[in-house]
Amino acid sequence: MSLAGLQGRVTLGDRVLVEALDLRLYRGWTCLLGASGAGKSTLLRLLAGLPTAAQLEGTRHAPARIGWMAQSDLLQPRLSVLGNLRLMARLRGESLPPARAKALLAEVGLAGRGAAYPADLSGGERQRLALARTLAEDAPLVALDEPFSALDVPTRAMMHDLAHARLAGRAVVMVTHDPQEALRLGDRILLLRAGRLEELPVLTGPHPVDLGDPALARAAAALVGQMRGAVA
Ligand SMILES: Nc1ncnc2c1ncn2[C@@H]1O[C@H](COP(=O)(O)OP(=O)(O)OP(=O)(O)O)[C@@H](O)[C@H]1O
Repeated sequence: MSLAGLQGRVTLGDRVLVEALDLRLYRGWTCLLGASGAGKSTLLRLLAGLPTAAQLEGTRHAPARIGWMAQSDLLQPRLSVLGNLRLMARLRGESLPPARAKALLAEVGLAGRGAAYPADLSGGERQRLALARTLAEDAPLVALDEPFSALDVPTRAMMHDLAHARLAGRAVVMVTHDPQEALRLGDRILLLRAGRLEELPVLTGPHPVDLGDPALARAAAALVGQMRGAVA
């Protein structure tokens, strides 16, 4: 039995966004690729049970608790870095242990920045704070919408390693435009193309795949080829 799933047809007004959808999520990383506007974020929102302009004619199942990281960082400008990190736990009437908060901030490279405000952070720092906030959640299903898009290449690789380690044992679904990222992390790679989800080959062996692995460069080149022409 899958941990979460969407089955049916997804429409947006008169347009069929995805026909005969059968998305099932299991433990591990599922990466969702596709051209801009294909409907990736919409699928993620439907899965997470969040409002969208699209309609699902079909069924959805998902755990009650879902970790969510949107394309925009959704940080609260009036709360400090630490306040933002603690917010989700606070909303549930719980508290994030200070040692855990401190460790998370250090892991995303924001040690000592707890008292700063989102406006004081760079785009990449804001994205790393949003990532830390998502990692602080103990959700069995985690949906990430382009979570590493604002990061420089070395930082992105470090955050891949961190997120992979911290989310071990969860079902993670991640939208990305980066084929190398999908191949480093993905236990499954799905390409949304012309209203259908296609399963693509992945790299076997330990994940995240080593950046120096020649198979990664070869597979990324092949994946770009498959993505070409993947128009919405
Ligand atoms: N609030 C909305 N109202 C109407 N249409 C919308 C709305 N949000 C998205 N759409 C449309 O739904 C379609 C799918 O959008 P979605 O954001 O899911 O695509 P995407 O594949 O995630 O794109 P990107 O890679 O650019 O983020 C697009 O054609 C978009 O214009």
